[in-house]
Amino acid sequence: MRIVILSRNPRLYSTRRLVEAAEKRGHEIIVVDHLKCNIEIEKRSPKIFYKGEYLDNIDAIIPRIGASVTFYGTAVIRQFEMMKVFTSVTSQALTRSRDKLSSLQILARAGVGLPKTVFTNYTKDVEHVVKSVGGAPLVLKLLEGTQGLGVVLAETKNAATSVLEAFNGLGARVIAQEFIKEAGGADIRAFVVDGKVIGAMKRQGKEGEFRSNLHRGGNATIIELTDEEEKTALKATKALGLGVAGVDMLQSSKGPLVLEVNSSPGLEGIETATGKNIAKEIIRYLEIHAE
Ligand SMILES: Nc1ncnc2c1ncn2[C@@H]1O[C@H](COP(=O)(O)OP(=O)(O)OP(=O)(O)O)[C@@H](O)[C@H]1O
Ligand SMILES: [Mg+2]
Ligand SMILES: [Mg+2]
Repeated sequence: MRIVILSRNPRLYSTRRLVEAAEKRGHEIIVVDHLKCNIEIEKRSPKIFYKGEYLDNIDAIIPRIGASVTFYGTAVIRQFEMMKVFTSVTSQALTRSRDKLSSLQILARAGVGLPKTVFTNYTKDVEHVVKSVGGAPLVLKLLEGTQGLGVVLAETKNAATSVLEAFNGLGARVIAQEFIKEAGGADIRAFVVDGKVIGAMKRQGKEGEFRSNLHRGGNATIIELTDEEEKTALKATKALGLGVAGVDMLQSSKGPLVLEVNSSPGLEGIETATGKNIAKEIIRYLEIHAE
């Protein structure tokens, strides 16, 4: 096959590993910076121009689109779709999963367990918001936050009011969420490919930190998921229409609760923690589905 990885940086761990895995399985693979692609739109003749030539005869793409360039990245994926190229994540699924709020709405409808969540921009009645998510302490999150930045634990109703007022005053969109104390500063990441969990890890936040993000100093170890955790991860992935996904869940007294579903999940943490060849599984997924 001729495979394109949409990635801004060929030196990133995930990009390098995918290139390695594809070449090992005898494929030709090109790393393409999506921001340097021109999208040519013309009657029945969709084309992509990149570094002096047209990208032709591509069988499959693996988008690795950073959160800050979702709009442009999605447009490039859509153009490949118009060219009938198989993609490991569709433009529609990427758009949907990038919006934390809309993905939570879709997951809730699909019957996936979630921490109770409220979205509001009205700060005059914080009391009811706090009550709706089970009282203080509660979690407040910036909708466009990432890597644990913009996730705050408000210990009291007053603290929650101040933070909500401050965020809203800055024009930032924010959600309030039930705090799942029994998760103990840990979460689990299930890596799903083609309707199967192919690896899972537990991430534990550093001492005194409720956020488990590796970027915030957490550490990761391999775990075996329960049947319920596995089912939840697969249901969430399916609801969002993703072929490859990283599903983040909290272990709670009510069972697994999904925090978010990542459509460009990184490979370094999961391959290191589990010792598994996740990159190879992604390439195999393309082999099965690309024509
Ligand atoms: N409702 C909650 N109850 C308990 N802990 C939570 C809750 N929400 C988030 N956390 C902790 O905070 C961490 C960061 O939250 P979240 O994953 O929602 O945001 P983020 O990491 O900034 O987003 P992204 O993963 O997209 O970068 C989680 O991994 C989890 O450990
Ligand atoms: Mg997270
Ligand atoms: Mg995410």
